Amino acid sequence: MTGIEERQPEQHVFEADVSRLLHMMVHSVYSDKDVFLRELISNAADACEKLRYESVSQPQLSSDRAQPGILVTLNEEAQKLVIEDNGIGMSRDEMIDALGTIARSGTKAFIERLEAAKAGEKAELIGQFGVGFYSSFMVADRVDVISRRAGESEAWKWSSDGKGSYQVVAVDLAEAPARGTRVVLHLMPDEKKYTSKWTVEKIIRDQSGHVPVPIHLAEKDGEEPSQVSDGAALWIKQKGEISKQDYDDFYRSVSGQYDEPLANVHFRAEGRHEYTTLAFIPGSQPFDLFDPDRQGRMKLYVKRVFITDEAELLPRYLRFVRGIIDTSDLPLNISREMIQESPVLAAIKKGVTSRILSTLEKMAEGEAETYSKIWDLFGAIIKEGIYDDFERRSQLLKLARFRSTVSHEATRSLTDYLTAMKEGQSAIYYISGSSLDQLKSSPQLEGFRAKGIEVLLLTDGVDSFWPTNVPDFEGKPFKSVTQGLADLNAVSSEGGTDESGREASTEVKAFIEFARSALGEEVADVRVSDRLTESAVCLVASEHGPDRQLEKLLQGAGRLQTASKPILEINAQSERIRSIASIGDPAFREDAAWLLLDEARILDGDKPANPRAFADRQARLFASAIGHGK
Ligand SMILES: Nc1ncnc2c1ncn2[C@@H]1O[C@H](COP(=O)(O)OP(=O)(O)OP(=O)(O)O)[C@@H](O)[C@H]1O
Repeated sequence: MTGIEERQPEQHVFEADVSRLLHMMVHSVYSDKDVFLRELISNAADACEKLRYESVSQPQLSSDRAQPGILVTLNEEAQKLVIEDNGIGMSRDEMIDALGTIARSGTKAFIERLEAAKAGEKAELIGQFGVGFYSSFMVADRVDVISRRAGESEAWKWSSDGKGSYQVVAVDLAEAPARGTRVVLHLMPDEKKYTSKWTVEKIIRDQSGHVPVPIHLAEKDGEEPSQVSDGAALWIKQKGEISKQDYDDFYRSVSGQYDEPLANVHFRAEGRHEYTTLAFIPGSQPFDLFDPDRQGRMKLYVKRVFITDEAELLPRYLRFVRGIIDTSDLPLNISREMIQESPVLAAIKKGVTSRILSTLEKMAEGEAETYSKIWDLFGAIIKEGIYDDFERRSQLLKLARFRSTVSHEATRSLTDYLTAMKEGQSAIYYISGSSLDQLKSSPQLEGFRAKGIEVLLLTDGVDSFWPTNVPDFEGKPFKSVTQGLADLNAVSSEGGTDESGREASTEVKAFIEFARSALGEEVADVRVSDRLTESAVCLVASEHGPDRQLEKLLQGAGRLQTASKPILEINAQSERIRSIASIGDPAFREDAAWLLLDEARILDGDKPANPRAFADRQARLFASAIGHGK
């Protein structure tokens, strides 16, 4: 290898985000440092699987026919731990790219969240996040990565102390694996335990026992290694042979999460299509669940060969599900581009989706407590399917759980809601907004409470969209309590006293007329309310057009230029309204009309439209009250 020996190592600086991540790794926010080994073994297994995949179209890449494998070698004397694989390996450019930058979207946002988190929350946050290769620097003060890409005749060494920069240099082929990657950790003085066979073997069994590549462990360089794990795919075993522990371990290795799954779906489909699925519902939210770019993370295998984890194997509203699908119905050399168009995969996607949803249905009935945990974690995502997946809409509506004006701590299903409907009630009522507390105190609910009518309190972002797109549930339409006429007259009051007939007085009617012309273009109308019993005013949207909450959301997202005008409803029975209506002074009436409109806006969680004018009117009102000695 002439020339290589003379080459100087190239010095590179880490991308800024890598430096920030490394800084956090080193000043460890992780209480459980053992995870670095899982990350390195997972990378090694991925590299073996990538080789298997690329060899389908380029058999020369693995012409040595060596079985894929991972070898972990300890060296107590030299304080070293070495993880070596015979997978795809990395070229110089790939190394610089993979080990000097952060490719995953969402990671930057994660780092920011982590930096902003309080000490106690950090460990929990980071537990939701696969920290990858950089976690080596939690236990090592220097890391060397020596790699030779399959099919290449040069090898490269990447080396760093994790403090801002790294070097890359060509190395002699004799110093590198024949193919694949060797990661050498020069352990910190305090981390000697990672050279103990007993400790390392236990960590591998616990954390990586189910990676689909065999793992061997040698106590010293050159010593005959022993097998720690056989690399057999768990999913092809019979259910009866798999313990909960096996499932949980597999879940952790396939998902990169550290929690315990709340449920698994494991089945083999035979018949028109043959495939096996092992899917899990995680026990905590993946950190990038709401990232708009986030794709599902199900892994696709063809006859146990890993193909990709970037295909949409499940609908987006199940993107929190982790696991694998292994099929024998696709050609091994299917290109990643072809996958998305494959009718076989479309059929498999349908089959797996049905199984996941039917598992959820069974849990909702038989394991209510676990189901409610699942719903708390992922309900907001599942609800996206209510408007995305027309075919399964009614199934998803049945799965949905809600807080409502009668639910207290527990949640309610729509079936519960229908059962509790009042005589004469013709719609499923809801109110949407961002805070449960604010919703509970919304004036728009008062008339419904008085009549004992349940109202669903919807607080997820997606709740502003689906009810307006879904015509009904079992024949009952969804209706926002902030929209149109409340129509409460058909339902009699709880206590039997029907207040609906109580007319507005002539004075109040005249004040409403006055307010309508004073407020002019600011509102679509001013009218007597039949939904208020305590508050003086509230805002509602007209019968047709978007719900007020949806409108605000669309405006906030810049998708709606002009908002439609709200209707100001006035409680004609309110003492305050009656007193205001009895005062004839037009200047006072004008101030009162505008202040009432601002009051309604504030009750909706908004600001007065013109804070200066609001303050001036309020000051005038105070001055006149004080001036009159009241
Ligand atoms: N043993 C290896 N063989 C080949 N490439 C590797 C190896 N280890 C790491 N890499 C490369 O480095 C990249 C970064 O690895 P890192 O562990 O930081 O993240 P990741 O594996 O992409 O993500 P995750 O940890 O979520 O799986 C990998 O995507 C891969 O391209």
